[in-house]
Amino acid sequence: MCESWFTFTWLTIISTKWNPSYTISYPSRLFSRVAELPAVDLFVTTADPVLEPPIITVNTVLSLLALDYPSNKLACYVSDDGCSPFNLYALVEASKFAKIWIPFCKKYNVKTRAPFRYFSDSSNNNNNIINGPEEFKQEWLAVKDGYEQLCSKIKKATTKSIMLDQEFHVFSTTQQNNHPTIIKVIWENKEGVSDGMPHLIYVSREKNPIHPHHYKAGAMNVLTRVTGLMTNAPYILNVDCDMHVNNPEIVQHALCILMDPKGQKEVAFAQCPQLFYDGLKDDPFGNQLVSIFVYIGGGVSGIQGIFYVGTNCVHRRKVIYGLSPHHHIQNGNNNLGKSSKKDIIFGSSEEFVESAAQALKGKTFTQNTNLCNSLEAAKEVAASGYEHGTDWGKQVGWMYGSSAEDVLTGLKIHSKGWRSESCGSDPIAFMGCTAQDSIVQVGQYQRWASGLLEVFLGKNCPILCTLFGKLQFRQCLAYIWLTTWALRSVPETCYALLPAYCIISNSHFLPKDLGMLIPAVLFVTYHISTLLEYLKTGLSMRSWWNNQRMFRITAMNPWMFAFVATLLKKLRISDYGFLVTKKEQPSSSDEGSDKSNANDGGRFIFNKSLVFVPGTTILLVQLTALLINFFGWQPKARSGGHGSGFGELLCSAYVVLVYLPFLKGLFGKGKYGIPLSTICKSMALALFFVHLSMYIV
Ligand SMILES: O=c1ccn([C@@H]2O[C@H](COP(=O)(O)OP(=O)(O)O[C@H]3O[C@H](CO)[C@@H](O)[C@H](O)[C@H]3O)[C@@H](O)[C@H]2O)c(=O)[nH]1
Ligand SMILES: [Mn+2]
Repeated sequence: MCESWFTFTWLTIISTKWNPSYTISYPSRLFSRVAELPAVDLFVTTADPVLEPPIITVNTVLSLLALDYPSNKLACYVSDDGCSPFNLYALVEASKFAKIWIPFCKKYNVKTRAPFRYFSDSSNNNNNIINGPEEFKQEWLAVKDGYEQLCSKIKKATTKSIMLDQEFHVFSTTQQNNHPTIIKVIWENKEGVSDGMPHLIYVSREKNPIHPHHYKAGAMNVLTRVTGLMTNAPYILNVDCDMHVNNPEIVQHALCILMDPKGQKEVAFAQCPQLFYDGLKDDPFGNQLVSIFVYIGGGVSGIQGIFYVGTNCVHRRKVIYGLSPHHHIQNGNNNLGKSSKKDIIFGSSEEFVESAAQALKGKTFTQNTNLCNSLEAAKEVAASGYEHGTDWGKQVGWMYGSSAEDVLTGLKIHSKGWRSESCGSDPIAFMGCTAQDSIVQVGQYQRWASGLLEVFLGKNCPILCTLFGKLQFRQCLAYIWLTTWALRSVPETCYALLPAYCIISNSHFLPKDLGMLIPAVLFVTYHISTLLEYLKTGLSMRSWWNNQRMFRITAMNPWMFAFVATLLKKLRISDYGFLVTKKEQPSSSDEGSDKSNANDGGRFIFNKSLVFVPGTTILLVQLTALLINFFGWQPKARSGGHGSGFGELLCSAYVVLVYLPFLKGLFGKGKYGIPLSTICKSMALALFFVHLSMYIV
């Protein structure tokens, strides 16, 4: 069983990686093709002012506002699921700073447009400033000063809490999960100037405990409707609050793909890679995903198109409204446009249904002369009960039913027959922050794997999408590879225990003599080929090994829990939601050098969570098996057959090597040590396993 599963996984990977494709875009040629640049709505989501410090969101927003794109064609919307006055305050202050930041960036063609990155030591060559012209030096100092003031204002506000008066008065009675809609137009580009500052709008949708809010997918759907009423741009760029722009021309890059006259028939969205700043050296927790993006991402791009990963992506609005490519080719008329059905699909707001009809017909951009005129209608569509009985989350918008709403939404789009394309650029389009310790990392992998398994077990299972939809067969295999991470925990765990079982019971699972060459050759080729992939991408050998090790640890720990949690959810025994990943506060320019101390230098840390029990147990079992072998305590091999041999010992030692961070954790102190309660539980389980292997043959 396990081996068939591994073989199947191998087939899906090979098929996915078989013919990779990478898109190169030339923004300078865009203007020869299109007469006028289209409008683009920018979506930023944030959910928790503690886990996602407002200064991070502010940097993302500033980097978006400073895009190299006509500012009258951009509108930036920030969705705040935390309903936090700190976020609004931070954004209001940021919009003031933006008035010096944007002209500064454009005048000196600054490459990094998130101020905390620009002013940090690592990305900025101080020599340039010191040796640069006097005028630049003065302005640089003034802008830096402005940014530092902004930081200290936000810091002061969050530590001392702000006065809830004037525009913040609405927050005086709000609770995070129970409050009316709050929409504030922070800045409106009233004159429509192209070199000014884009619109900036704060949206905190209504929350009411009696209506499910569907986490991020729900927030994205509210943003879709609110923007539909306010600016209704044909393209939507969405980023998480922790993903700032790293290439100010990225919108043009994405438009090269989306506005391609040949591609327009098919390409639904352009997905940029997800890369991270302040990554730990050699990727000790396997979360930088560089090689996955190149090989798996590039591979699916060569089939029907890259997966949607929830951030750094430009969507076509009409695709989000449920249009299929087939309809598009005809004339844009389809049953989504029939007025009798529209309010069932899009809800009861007439204004919104009208704007959606326009978007679907391709007549999208109705420049709203005054954003505040649409505030009432916008509040209506942001209400918590608005979606009741409509198709939002089922047929249109971001899909509900999984905490991996991104993959689910992308899958739904692909199953309609759309293609997608990856959008690479130099420098890389966006940079974000990623988990900086093993506990956060394990939590994130668990959420992803359970969300993905929900996709696999749900109505939009890739297999069904191929049978009844237009998902291509090989794309289906790629989606199966992705959505079954949690299932893989079972064979992985069995196989990690197998060598120990063989040693303890003195039996074997590897062939003897020459036959042994087969698994040995497989083992070596697998390792060499993956190592070559890493080296070709410019990664170190160390990061290859760290990733190999982390994949195994992830598969047996968080994925195992994801598997169990999803089963329990499906059986309606327990439920889980979307746990927001903690983001580290960016270091200010002066504190930059302390960063490496703060994140434990990549050492594993543990807590009392049960998620570390399987790993500890597996390690203890291997150690016991190796000891039993060392002292020769094995029983006699059964019925004259071969007992365990060198192969089994080697495999067991390999598992110990993989679990080295846990081995260190057994002896570590404080947060670096595995808690005693976990060790006790694991010891009991390990003894139970050893007992079973010895006596039950
Ligand atoms: O109720 C919620 C929960 C989350 N978010 C936002 O969702 C984004 C992603 O959350 P995060 O905790 O950072 O998750 P990650 O694991 O880092 O996110 C990856 O995985 C998610 C799916 O699990 C995708 O949605 C993300 O785009 C992708 O970056 C953040 O901007 C949050 O503010 C909300 O808006 N509302
Ligand atoms: Mn994130």
